[in-house]
Amino acid sequence: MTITPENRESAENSESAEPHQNTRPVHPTETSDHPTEAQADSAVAESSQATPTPGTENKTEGAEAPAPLPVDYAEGTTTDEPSNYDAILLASFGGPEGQDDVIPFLRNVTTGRGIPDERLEEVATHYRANGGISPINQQNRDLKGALEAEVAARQLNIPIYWGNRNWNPFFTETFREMHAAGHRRILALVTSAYNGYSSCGQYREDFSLTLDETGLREEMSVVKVRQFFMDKAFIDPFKDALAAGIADVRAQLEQAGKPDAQPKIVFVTHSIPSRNAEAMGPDRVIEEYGTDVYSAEHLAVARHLMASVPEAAGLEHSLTFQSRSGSPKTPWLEPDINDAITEDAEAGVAGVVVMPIGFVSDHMEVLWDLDTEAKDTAAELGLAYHRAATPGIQEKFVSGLVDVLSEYLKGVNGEPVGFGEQVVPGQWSGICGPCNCTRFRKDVARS
Ligand SMILES: CC1=C(CCC(=O)O)c2cc3nc(cc4[nH]c(cc5[nH]c(cc1n2)c(C)c5CCC(=O)O)c(CCC(=O)O)c4C)C(CCC(=O)O)=C3C
Ligand SMILES: [Fe+2]
Repeated sequence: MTITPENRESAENSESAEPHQNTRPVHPTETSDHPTEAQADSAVAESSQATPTPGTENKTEGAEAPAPLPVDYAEGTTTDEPSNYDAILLASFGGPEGQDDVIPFLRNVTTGRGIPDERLEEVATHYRANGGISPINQQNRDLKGALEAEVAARQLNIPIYWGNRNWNPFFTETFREMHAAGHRRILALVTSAYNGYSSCGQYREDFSLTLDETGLREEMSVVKVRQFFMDKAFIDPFKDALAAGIADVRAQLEQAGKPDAQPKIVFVTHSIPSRNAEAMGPDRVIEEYGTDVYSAEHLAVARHLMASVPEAAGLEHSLTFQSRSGSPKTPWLEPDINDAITEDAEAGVAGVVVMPIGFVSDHMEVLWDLDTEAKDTAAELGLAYHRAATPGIQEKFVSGLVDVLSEYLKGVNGEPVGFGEQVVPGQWSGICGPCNCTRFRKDVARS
């Protein structure tokens, strides 16, 4: 359903699992005063040709007169002012680190979201089964360490901090820490690859709210790095994972005495409420893919992987969803992976390679919904099953992420020190721009 002014009220009253703009976001191209993320990105990327900014070298050198601050991206404006950043913020979701953290963490995640209590209790059991510990925090500590090593190896000389939306260290704490260390211009790398409210817009809201909560708005600026699902950084590890998964399922099938059976490749990502997916633009992507933009981005990744991994030639594939929450009455993207592989088995498929393309590391969603639930479903169906690896801290991912960061970091000649390599065909810039998938939630206080 597309939310229009006419049906807006009923949409607001229906149970909403994810807040978002209640009107279809104005497409960036329809506004004149707000540069789009595409324009912002190209302002960064093209400034070497268009507006060289010499002499903006090392910002860590102390007390020269500060150059103008880049405007907070979350506020809907940006600038191509010199973008020498003082610090990188690795921004993530956060997770509990003990049984006592589980419920407070879940309350943080779902503040004001209409997630039924039964669902929270259900999700709590996933964490409880793992000692109340989400793997995500340690994964982010490891990623931070790996990024620091890569940044140091390239002599980029910029510190990296880590902060979360839902658990310690919260953004408020990290922002204060960065400020106390003298950092004023922050470049934020979010651990979500795709566009959408949870993965992009909400982080921008978080940064903006945090600047208000800490009283640092006048002194600190935050620019969020673009999404990277289309980058070699994210794709290359999944190419390796797909090839390895196919080999493993073929071996399992061989052992099971079915040497001629072929694996099906089941791509899977986090489901979101359908109306949120449908609220995303631009129309050109919806028209090209015949589906919402969130699904289209995942389809583009899936098709690119199928086409570029030789072992996948001739195999069937599908896009499925996991980790649905919210009220059963609210439509979320489907099919659920368990339903999908049940149908596959009924249609004669003998084995599946599950490709968790929605996640950058083995989050609780991956451990529970894929390594536990979907795996059990497959076992009941007699399907050979392989869950492919996530990028994690693989070298290709880490160095590719630093390539993406490099687009924003300018060297002594004012030019970006490098570029990410975008390998998934399509024009993906400008989708999660300042005018898109953002709704400010002044009601939420986090500290
Ligand atoms: C698109 C998307 C990503 C992928 C992008 C990205 O990677 O960021 C993602 C990641 C994650 N989601 C996570 C955990 C949770 N998400 C929840 C709830 C929700 N997620 C949603 C969407 C997404 N979520 C939505 C629309 C909801 C409904 C409520 C709301 O609008 O917020 C809930 C509440 C209980 C439940 O309903 O499941 C939990 C506990 C963790 C941490 C896992 C760990 O601990 O390892 C991670 C990385
Ligand atoms: Fe989630």
